[in-house]
Amino acid sequence: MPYNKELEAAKKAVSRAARLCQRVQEALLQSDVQSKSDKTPVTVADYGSQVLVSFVLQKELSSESFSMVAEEDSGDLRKEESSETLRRITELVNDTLATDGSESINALSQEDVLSFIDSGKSDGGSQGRHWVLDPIDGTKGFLRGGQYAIALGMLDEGKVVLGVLACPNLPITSVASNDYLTSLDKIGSLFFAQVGEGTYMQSLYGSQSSKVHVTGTENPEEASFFESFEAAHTMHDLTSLIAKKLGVKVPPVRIDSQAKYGALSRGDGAIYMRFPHKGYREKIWDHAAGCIVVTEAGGVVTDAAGHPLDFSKGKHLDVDTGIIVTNQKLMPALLKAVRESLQEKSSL
Ligand SMILES: Nc1ncnc2c1ncn2[C@@H]1O[C@H](COP(=O)(O)O)[C@@H](O)[C@H]1OP(=O)(O)O
Ligand SMILES: [Mg+2]
Repeated sequence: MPYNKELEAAKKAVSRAARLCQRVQEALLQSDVQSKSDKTPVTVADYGSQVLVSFVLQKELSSESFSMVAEEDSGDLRKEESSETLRRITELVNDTLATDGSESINALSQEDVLSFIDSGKSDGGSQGRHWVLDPIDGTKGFLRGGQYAIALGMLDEGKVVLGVLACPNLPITSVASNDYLTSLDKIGSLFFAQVGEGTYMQSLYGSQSSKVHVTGTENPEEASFFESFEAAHTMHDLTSLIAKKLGVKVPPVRIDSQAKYGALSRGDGAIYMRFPHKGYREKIWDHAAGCIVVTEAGGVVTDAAGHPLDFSKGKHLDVDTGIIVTNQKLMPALLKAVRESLQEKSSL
């Protein structure tokens, strides 16, 4: 398995980052209403997560040719007014590493923290290897106490060759309906895949993993579909039209972040549709890990015109209109419903 070493390092990195995010989310949810409207916790967790992933990957693997395309950079943190935030991030990262206790490390300095953040400055591209990280995907879900993910992929010569998704609030049991919102199972799920080897899932801090597959259903009437919780992130009216044309009977299951890809990879639902509002450009870190987790589980990920996603063009994905995900059997019918719905909408 050509990427085994990288996959093990990636799993370790996202699991650590997930612990950090969980600590922040727990404190956030216990805090009063006023401090809940303060966005600092998510900022601290976002940067802290990126530092931990970057730190663990470089420690576990040879760091000479380390390249990472990540969502955050240290620009704002270097400003005078951010000194308290930087102090909090550094403390949180060091506390998380110390609690982990798996090895003795010297505490990271504030300068170390800034430089680990900045090692995510790469632009990616079609040559060589690049890590692709979203340190907290689904910040809105994180703030709401809902779903979020730490999403880490790796590109080799422009193709996603491995991906790991840590979903701290995604139950390891099915989330096939909106009942998941009241589920008491908060163990968290970890999905991982490398090219040609299938997709596996385990509980976030467990060690027993099992292979997962997308659903084999051919019948749209049995198919439930996932989409963004946030109406600002996708056109719910369009996806509802597509679902109706396809013959889907059940209401959409709305989940934040790439947890949708994870849930689909184990067959909780059959379809994921994402149609951002005009002008939004998709970033590679929002899809790299999720995409390989689904494709290695037997699913298909394309844009609205049926083209596979191209991760070799830098930080952005140039997708036609939207992103759709399902199994091989349902894809032709889904593409047809998408095409007809888009035509109908443009002729209004
Ligand atoms: N206007 C937007 N349209 C679509 N996606 C967005 C928009 N703004 C942010 N996002 C990103 O969409 C992803 C999550 O969407 P969802 O949870 O709906 O699937 C996140 O990566 C989020 O960024 P972020 O990672 O900063 O939260
Ligand atoms: Mg994101």
